[in-house]
Amino acid sequence: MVRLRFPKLLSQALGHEIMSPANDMAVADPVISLRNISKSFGPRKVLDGVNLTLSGGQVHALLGQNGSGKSTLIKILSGVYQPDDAGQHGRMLLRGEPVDLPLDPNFAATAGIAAVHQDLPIINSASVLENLMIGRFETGRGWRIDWRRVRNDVARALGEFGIHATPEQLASDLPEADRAMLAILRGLKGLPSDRPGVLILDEPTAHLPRDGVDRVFAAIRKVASQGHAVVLVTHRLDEVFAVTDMVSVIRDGIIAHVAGTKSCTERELVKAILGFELDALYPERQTNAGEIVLNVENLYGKRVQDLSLVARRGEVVGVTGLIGAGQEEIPYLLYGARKVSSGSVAVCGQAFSQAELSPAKSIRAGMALLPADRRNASGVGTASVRENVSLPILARFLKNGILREKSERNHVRELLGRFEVRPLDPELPLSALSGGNQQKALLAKWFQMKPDVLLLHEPTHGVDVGSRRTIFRLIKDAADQGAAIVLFSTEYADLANLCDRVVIMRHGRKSAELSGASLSEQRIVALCMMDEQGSTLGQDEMSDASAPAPVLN
Ligand SMILES: Nc1ncnc2c1ncn2[C@@H]1O[C@H](COP(=O)(O)OP(=O)(O)OP(=O)(O)O)[C@@H](O)[C@H]1O
Repeated sequence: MVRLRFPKLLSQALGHEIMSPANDMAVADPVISLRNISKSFGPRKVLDGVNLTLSGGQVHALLGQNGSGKSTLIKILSGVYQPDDAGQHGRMLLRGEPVDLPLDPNFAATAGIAAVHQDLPIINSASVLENLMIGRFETGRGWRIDWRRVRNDVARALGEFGIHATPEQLASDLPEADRAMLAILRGLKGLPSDRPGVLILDEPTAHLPRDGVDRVFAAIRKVASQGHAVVLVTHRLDEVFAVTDMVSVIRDGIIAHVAGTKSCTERELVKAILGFELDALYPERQTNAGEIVLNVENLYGKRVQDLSLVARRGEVVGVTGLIGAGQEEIPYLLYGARKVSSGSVAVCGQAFSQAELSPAKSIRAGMALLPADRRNASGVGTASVRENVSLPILARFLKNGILREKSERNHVRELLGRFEVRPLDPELPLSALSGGNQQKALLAKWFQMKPDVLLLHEPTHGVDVGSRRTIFRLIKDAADQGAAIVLFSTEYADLANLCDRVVIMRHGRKSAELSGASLSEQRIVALCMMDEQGSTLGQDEMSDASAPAPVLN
């Protein structure tokens, strides 16, 4: 496994130093100690006497399967949820002093506990400046706000954090990755300057390509080096080894494993998370490529330029790139969900010109899309899991215009079981599932249609290591049954291990295509990171990115 991903290479590319975990740094006293914290939702006890100590100067990974209670614990820590029996059993010490539970969210914020929750707390209709400063404006004489100073401060912070936006820009206009960065920046700005605080990041990198991830890591190390405690919730074990000092694993409602990161192996952590050893993560694949079912010709979008791409039955084709390279726009262009300026897309021989593309036509032609933004584009949080999952195939359960609810329920239950969705209760609102379980339910929704072309945008973001293995097997099975899978992902190891070919995007254009022996994680990284002059960072033998897309095999 790659520990700190190509630190020199990334440092050069990002223009700043990536710091390693600072185990040798003097660690301050505990900033927060939680003792005997429990939490139930109805009859379900999610946390059952959890103890957790967070020390200043340390980055503490909080790990666990989907639905194990990580978000619930940090919501208690930031005053969003009340623990059971608050004040009777559960206790919390903040900088050595006991504080009352349940925590008042305002108290948590002013006491220096800054949380960035999974469902990014960004107001899309507000400006970047407002998002960063709401509730934090300082007034001078005559209750005036020094707008010029605020604007300059915000512009500087955006620049330092690599967010390509002006303070006045609407948050809704920012790409997903920049909105994620903005949420993290707001969290950082909530930390006190005069005493150790706590920064809680719940899967902050789930929306980010690797170059964004490394910017976040640099910020995390900086915050810890200033004496704050940082909690990082993640499903990516490479991130745990790259940036954290301590690890706690929640399983079956308790902290099942606590250790210094340096003393852990990946295998031990996987076992602590799942409760059992995991065999190979990636399935063996034997590709049997058939006829072309997706044919994209000279496609232009807002960012994407002149993209041509084919996918055959039985193939898994990867598409990747850094932030802003254009790959994040492609699935929505192909599906007809975003405006195509010119070009054509053919699905199973049915060609659509730029004006004809639409999601309804794509579905009818045999194409399905799992979007990355599950909260806004993928599902309806207030509808039940059953309603969400059965929506595209509802007609199957209609008889003489009447819905056969029992069949529908049985079908959804069986499907959710196969996709390991927990709790296995089709009647729960989608929003009551943990983030990773929502993702699995929505994957089930699209896989069940057995489309000819399946576009998957970051399908494993937010899912635990056991479920990732399941999803990889489902991808393989779908390809074996004759679907063409196009995997839009920034998980380079997944792309290298699952795909037959990987297309690399740079500056909106296809810059290279890897296949066969040339397809490896390192080569994907090197091609993504290729500098402006066309030389790769550490991979001098690679071809020029500005030349027509080379096929390297
Ligand atoms: N508001 C709620 N109402 C009902 N159940 C809830 C609520 N919030 C969380 N749960 C349940 O509590 C359990 C723990 O959820 P939580 O979001 O804490 O898990 P998690 O470890 O963060 O998972 P993930 O890795 O998927 O984000 C899940 O089974 C979830 O369905």
